[in-house]
Amino acid sequence: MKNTHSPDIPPTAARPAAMPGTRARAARRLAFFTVLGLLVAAAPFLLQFSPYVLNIFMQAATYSIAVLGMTIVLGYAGQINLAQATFFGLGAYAVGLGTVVLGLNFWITLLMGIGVATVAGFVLGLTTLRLGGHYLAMITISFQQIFDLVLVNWSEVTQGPDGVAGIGRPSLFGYELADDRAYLLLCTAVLYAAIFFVWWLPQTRTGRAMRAVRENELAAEVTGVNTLRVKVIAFTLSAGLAGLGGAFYAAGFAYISPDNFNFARSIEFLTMVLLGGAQSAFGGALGTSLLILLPEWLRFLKEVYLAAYGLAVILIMVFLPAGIWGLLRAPFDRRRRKSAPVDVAAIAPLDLEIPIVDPAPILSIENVQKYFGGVKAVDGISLEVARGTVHALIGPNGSGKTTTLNVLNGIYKSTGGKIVFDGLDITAMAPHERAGLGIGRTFQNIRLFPAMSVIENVMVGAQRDNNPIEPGREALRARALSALKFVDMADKAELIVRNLPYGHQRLVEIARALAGHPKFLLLDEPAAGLNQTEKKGLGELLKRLRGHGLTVFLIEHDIGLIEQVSDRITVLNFGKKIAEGTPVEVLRHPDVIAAYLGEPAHAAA
Ligand SMILES: Nc1ncnc2c1ncn2[C@@H]1O[C@H](COP(=O)(O)OP(=O)(O)OP(=O)(O)O)[C@@H](O)[C@H]1O
Repeated sequence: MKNTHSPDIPPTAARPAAMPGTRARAARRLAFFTVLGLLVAAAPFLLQFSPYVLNIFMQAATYSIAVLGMTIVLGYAGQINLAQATFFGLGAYAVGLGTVVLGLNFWITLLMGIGVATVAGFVLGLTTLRLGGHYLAMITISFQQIFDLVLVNWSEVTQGPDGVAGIGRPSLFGYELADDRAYLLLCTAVLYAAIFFVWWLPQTRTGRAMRAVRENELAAEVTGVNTLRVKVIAFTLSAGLAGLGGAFYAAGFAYISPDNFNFARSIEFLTMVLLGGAQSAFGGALGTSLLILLPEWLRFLKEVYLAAYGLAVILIMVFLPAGIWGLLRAPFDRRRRKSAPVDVAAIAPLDLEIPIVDPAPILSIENVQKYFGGVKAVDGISLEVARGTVHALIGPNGSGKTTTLNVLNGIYKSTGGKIVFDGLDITAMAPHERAGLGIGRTFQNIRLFPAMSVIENVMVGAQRDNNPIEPGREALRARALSALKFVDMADKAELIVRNLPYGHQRLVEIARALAGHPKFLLLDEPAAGLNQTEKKGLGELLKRLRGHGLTVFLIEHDIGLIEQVSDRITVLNFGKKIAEGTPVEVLRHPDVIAAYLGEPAHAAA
């Protein structure tokens, strides 16, 4: 989207360019993986593999494609899926039945298989992803069981437990791929394309949003990510890849039956992705290859083979939470982060200017209520927030402040009342839609995306809908760096968030909100846990924000900070507004003193 209201977007030339070292490293990595890929693809032609070994490779290649789907849905988006074998089976049966029963061309049935699996993934995603955790796991298991039952019992269509035999190999550009090595080469090429896609995905807006959902779904939604859409996309892509793998599997092995696509196979796919490393495309392929080869390697153990196999898998999963690929790449990641200093001076200053032309309040809420059963957490509050001011919401513990904030940005649906933001009734809007209008938020208990880097966290903030920045990754990165520079954290851009001290994490959360160019910033106890120096810095930061025209709505217990930065204060007690005005008026108000000291108003007065 073009910049609609600010002329100050840094020109492309002013953006920090990719560092030459980074490019050289990327080129070296590309060369390494290209050579490795060519060697793997050429191995069956150069070495005399038996048909049995070629079959194992074919199994590894086709399973890997399905497991890469698990990388997306589980590794990136954090959604449990115990029905991957169903989607794999849909692709396989489309090819099996399509070519054998209907006599269709392989390539048409391949597209049908991917299509059917994708649609099934989409439908399953749409209907189940409002649920999470155990419920989602249960529903995917049920989906898998239904598929098993249909395959076995609907024999007029599926050919029942006997399965489908005589599935032929396709031809490509007139060349018959009957030879195992040639077909394996095709499967390997498709696998490489799938690996590339899954490797590239996290660098896109959708991929970054998926990882944000995995790390903290609520924070992602409030930052502007349509979490339901992202989860459905993850499920759909994952199912599509499984369908693709299944289609090639069917033509590779000529025979398929329900046993190939049952619950145990879904668990096998899950184990493969966890073993290799769920958060990396290479991990998925590595885990699959290992789990297929491990039984072959352990065969010499004879009677104790199954126990040794199980033990090996358990040990790897317990001691390597990021999988084998995570272990292999950890030293490289550490080195890369150390050797990627950020040139802070080259980062453009943050464009935050919000012209105040409209005299109407930016926010007005009328008689808003939020009840939790019998608890009236917010009990008919009305207030207005003027543009370009710092407005504080204070009150004793449990007086309804956080609930008010949660109602304002849509985490809670209000029980009654009306919320108007910038002239628009937002009462029924989802949190990500409100973020798209320019409502930013930080949390009392910091909610970042801990396994992602500082810059990635802030880029998620920058990619909210309607953010007036240029399209493309570079503009997102530039905006994120500028926001980090604003809070003096740009030199930490490449660090992983969970390794930062508490005070720095607070600043990253503020930078994430600022990167989205908010008009209205909700801060929930931003000074909590900060030391005196950090609190002083926070006070200065809030004044700078107001200076740019940003409206800040702030919950805080630190009365010193409130006095220092607030233009106006609203006081709550037992979910009701008990006072409102300037700091001087409010902090001397007898009801406020009484509420804080727990004395009756007349006694305090
Ligand atoms: N999800 C919930 N379910 C049930 N009751 C809730 C919920 N959230 C808040 N409450 C109740 O609503 C009331 C107001 O809570 P809220 O967290 O908004 O207060 P607060 O003023 O922000 O407190 P604090 O200063 O301690 O953060 C409390 O009685 C609380 O127990």
